[in-house]
Amino acid sequence: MTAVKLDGVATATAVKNELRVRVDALKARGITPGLGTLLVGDDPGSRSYVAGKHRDCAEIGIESFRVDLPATASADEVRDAIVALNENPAVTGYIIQLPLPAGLDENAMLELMDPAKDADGLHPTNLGRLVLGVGSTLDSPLPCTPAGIVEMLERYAVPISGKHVVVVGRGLTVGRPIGLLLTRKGLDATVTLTHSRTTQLETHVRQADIVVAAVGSAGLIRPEWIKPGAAVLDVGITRVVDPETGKGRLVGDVDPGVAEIAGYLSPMPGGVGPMTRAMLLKNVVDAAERL
Ligand SMILES: Nc1nc(=O)c2c([nH]1)NC[C@@H]1CN(c3ccc(C(=O)N[C@@H](CCC(=O)O)C(=O)O)cc3)C=[N+]21
Repeated sequence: MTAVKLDGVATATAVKNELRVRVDALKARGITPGLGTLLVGDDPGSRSYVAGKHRDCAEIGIESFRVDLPATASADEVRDAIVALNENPAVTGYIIQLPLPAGLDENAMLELMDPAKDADGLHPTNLGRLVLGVGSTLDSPLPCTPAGIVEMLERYAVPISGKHVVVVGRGLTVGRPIGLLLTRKGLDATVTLTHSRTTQLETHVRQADIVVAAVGSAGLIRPEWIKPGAAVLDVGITRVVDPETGKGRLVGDVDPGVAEIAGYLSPMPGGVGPMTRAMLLKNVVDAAERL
């Protein structure tokens, strides 16, 4: 590949090494950060993400607490679990693993969280602060994937200011919030937000200095759509079964041929995913430092 690889594993390791120092300093003050996870149901993908988050915590000396409910849990049972996490002093931050099983109202559940313990930055108060935060540094968590993307671009010195970012996908965790972050004063990108009903997606992507592909549509972004030298971040995750080996594997939104055209490529796996997890840890450490 000709593109410089935006290596999420190496960058996340660097972030974690910095966080470990801050965790030690907190512990010296008698504060142990603790991450809670609330998982409802038994989706294999969600299970493996949650397991990864607990491993990450152990790596940097953060405690972690798992709350797993069956797919059949009622709204009341989920609510009770959220209230218990809000009230548990050992849990300094937590996440509700999304998606919740059909029939549970995700927005209503996110709204029940204590915003000071929201490690994902997805509570309405924190998303509101993301909107309000233009030009200032409000002390609130940022959504993990957008924060991880910006952190990686900055560490690789990819220019953002004045550049045209085309975001593909409008989901809650990536597409919707990332434009709010990238257009803040200090980052100063110009952002186009596209989605499944966008006409002439290709025409938009061709304009982009930076492409953020967060749809979940395997190979959607074609090499001929990419401006030579652009930075491309592959965020989409599609699980496919290899017909030859019968094994499951993960495929991104970006066609592998893009590596020959782009200047920078964040691959999937090994790109934004590990950075998302590192930013979750950062949100937990940040919140513990505010205690
Ligand atoms: N409340 C909530 N917060 C989230 O942050 C959240 C969520 N719900 N629901 C699901 C999505 C997905 N997500 C991933 C994080 C890391 C990897 C990751 O580390 N992936 C590895 C590969 C992992 C593997 O091989 O299975 C990589 O890209 O290299 C993937 C996906 C967080 N999400």
